[in-house]
Amino acid sequence: MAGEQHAAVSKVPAAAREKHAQLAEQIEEHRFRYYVKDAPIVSDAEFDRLLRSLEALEAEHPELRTPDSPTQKVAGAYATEFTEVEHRERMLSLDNAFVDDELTAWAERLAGELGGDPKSAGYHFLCELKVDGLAVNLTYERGRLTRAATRGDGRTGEDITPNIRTIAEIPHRLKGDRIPELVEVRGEVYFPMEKFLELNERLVADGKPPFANPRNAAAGSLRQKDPKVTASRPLHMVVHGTGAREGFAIDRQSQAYDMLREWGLPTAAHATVVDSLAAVREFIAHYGDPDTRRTAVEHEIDGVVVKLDEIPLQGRLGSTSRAPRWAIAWKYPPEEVNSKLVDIRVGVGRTGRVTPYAVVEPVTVAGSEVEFATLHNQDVVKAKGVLIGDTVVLRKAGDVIPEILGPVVDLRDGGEREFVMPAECPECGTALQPAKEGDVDLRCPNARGCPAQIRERLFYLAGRKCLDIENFGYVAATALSQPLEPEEPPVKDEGDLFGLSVEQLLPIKSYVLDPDTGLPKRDPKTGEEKVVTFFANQKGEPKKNTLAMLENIQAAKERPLARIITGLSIRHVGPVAAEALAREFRSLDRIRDASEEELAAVDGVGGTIAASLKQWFAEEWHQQIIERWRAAGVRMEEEQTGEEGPRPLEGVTVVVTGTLQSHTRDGAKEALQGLGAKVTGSVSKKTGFVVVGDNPGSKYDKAMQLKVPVLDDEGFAVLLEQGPDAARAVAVTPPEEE
Ligand SMILES: NC(=O)c1ccc[n+]([C@@H]2O[C@H](COP(=O)([O-])OP(=O)(O)OC[C@H]3O[C@@H](n4cnc5c(N)ncnc54)[C@H](O)[C@@H]3O)[C@@H](O)[C@H]2O)c1
Ligand SMILES: [Zn+2]
Repeated sequence: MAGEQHAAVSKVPAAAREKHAQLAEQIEEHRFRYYVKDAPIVSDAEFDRLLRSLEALEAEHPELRTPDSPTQKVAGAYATEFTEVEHRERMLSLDNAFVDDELTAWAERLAGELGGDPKSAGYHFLCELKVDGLAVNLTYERGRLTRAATRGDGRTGEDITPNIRTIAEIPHRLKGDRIPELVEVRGEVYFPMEKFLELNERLVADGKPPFANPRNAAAGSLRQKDPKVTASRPLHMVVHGTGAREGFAIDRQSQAYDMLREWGLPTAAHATVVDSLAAVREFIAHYGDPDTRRTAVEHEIDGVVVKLDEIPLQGRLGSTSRAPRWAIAWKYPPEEVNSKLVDIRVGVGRTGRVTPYAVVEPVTVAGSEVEFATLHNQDVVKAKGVLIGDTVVLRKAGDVIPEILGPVVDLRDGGEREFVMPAECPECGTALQPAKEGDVDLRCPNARGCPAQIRERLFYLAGRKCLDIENFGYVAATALSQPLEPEEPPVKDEGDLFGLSVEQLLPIKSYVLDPDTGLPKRDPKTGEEKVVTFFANQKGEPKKNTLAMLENIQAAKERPLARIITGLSIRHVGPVAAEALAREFRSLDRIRDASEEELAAVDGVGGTIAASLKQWFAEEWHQQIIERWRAAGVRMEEEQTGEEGPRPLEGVTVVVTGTLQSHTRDGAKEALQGLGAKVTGSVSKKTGFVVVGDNPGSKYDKAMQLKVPVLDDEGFAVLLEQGPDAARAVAVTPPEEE
């Protein structure tokens, strides 16, 4: 047999044979790094591509598909530090579907074998989430956990019993009175995303290499020689199947889940039985939405697993050497890619806050090209353990700003360097300082003269939340506040806005700045910085958009008072606080003249905002902005706050509990509702946030238990001013379980 095979292989062209050998070797190397070292150097997507190339090559030359090809084996190996364990029943991998055709082909094969589609032949699909963790096998004998092992090569895994015992939600003894003689329980151990930064921070502080992503952290935490280390990590498990079984019978996989749950095992929560491929597609589409996942799923997923629910029929279909024929894994487009961290720079925001951001080699992820990722502040850079020059894992889920998870330490060559937070503002050179002592964030204190701050404030003022001036975007804000020509900018501060004339605009030449970085964009051909005459056409006449913009500026004087207040970029005064102030005082002068106590007493305002208002009005040049706006005819007061503000919290459910410093209970409720949030009284998995004041009581515990993000007063302010994503980043997450 082996001889025949060899003869067959030698008929394949040498080039194809060589390519095959090369790919196979690469794949085995990546598998070793992934399964044994818990430190892959390529992304899963890249790895999957390699495997697919190998499969394609074998489809062309079937002789190359020998039993020892990586395509024919359950991926994985075991390290010598662990004792080997034989699984009673083999642990398999899954076939993948990346496009709908592959899913359809699988369903058609099933229909062929089973005599028709689910409805006509009487079978069901079980849809589950594909947990991105590492596969483990738990053996329970007469209800006692006697052995736990990694998947290894599918037949032999690594003994990790003491490590598994440290995971709180895995029972050492099964509950109930229908305890089986023997059961192998299969599932996935995962590391929660929201604890990941914390872990890396600790590792970096201890001088140890950080993990590149949570899946590696899960594997690395579980596969520890010393179970005490495992015990210190917040690992969780989701059970998604059984292996060998004795002393009980089940007809349906979904029924097995009910039983596993009854025994006290953490069983897949989102499993759904359906009876058509259309319903499978619906399930896939539903969880393909990153927002659904964020709000409804407690762990990272990389796809959906579709299984034939009827166990006797599963047996009829059987398996290949590496995967069952009765199941398939639908893979979502990857949310994680690897790229090179070219630099870490800092950007200046509208309130002067200076934030580091990552510049990476452009990569496509989740459908868009990414070049920058947020890094929040210098402490976060340190906590992530990334160095400039590192290959990093970049993650982007849906519309969320891309973030760096961690570095690929094994690819370091010594040329990497640490990021140092600059001491001066990159745009105006003023020495940076925290707003108050102890703040992590640094600010450029030059609010009046810093070109970055003026540009950002102007852009915000013209934007959707404030004056909503059409044809006035980032390029216009740049051109007006920092033109290359003429030397004097027409807008030195917001006071100049309503007095702009077309004559002032025509000669302006300016850079086109990138809103993400504040740096000039370059012509892709010449590499030179792009300079535009934004307002005039080639004949030196005003463009149509320019005239429209000027008209829109004038029309914006009539915007509701709340939007005018928001547009002043007073620290902490977002649309909600502005709305509350407008409602209460109905005039900008009355807000200016109110005492700090009076301001603080307003529902939706509170002490921090009151102090900030007082500080803002104390500046002479701020007063001048208001006087010039008044002279131009901008609305300074109003009878009734008519128009509805923006609703950035639409669809978010919030529970408020305990005594808040910044708001009364009703005030908090109003502020939230004003932004479109739903405020409820009880905490459930659907709750987006729990806002917690002093003496919170049981709702706090419930939030911790359900892992709902918890916000304190400060976090609440972030939610109101910056929205749910920013709030999630500052939310408290539950303490680690013992
Ligand atoms: N980056 C790298 O270098 C590298 C190297 C090797 C493998 N990988 C990655 O590992 C994965 C391949 O691993 P694989 O062979 O285990 O295949 P797989 O991840 O595609 O699917 C099989 C596994 O899915 C798991 N699973 C999760 N949820 C499940 C559920 N609800 N029901 C059933 N099973 C579920 C099971 O443990 C099963 O073993 C790919 O994502 C691949 O990209 C990456
Ligand atoms: Zn500055």
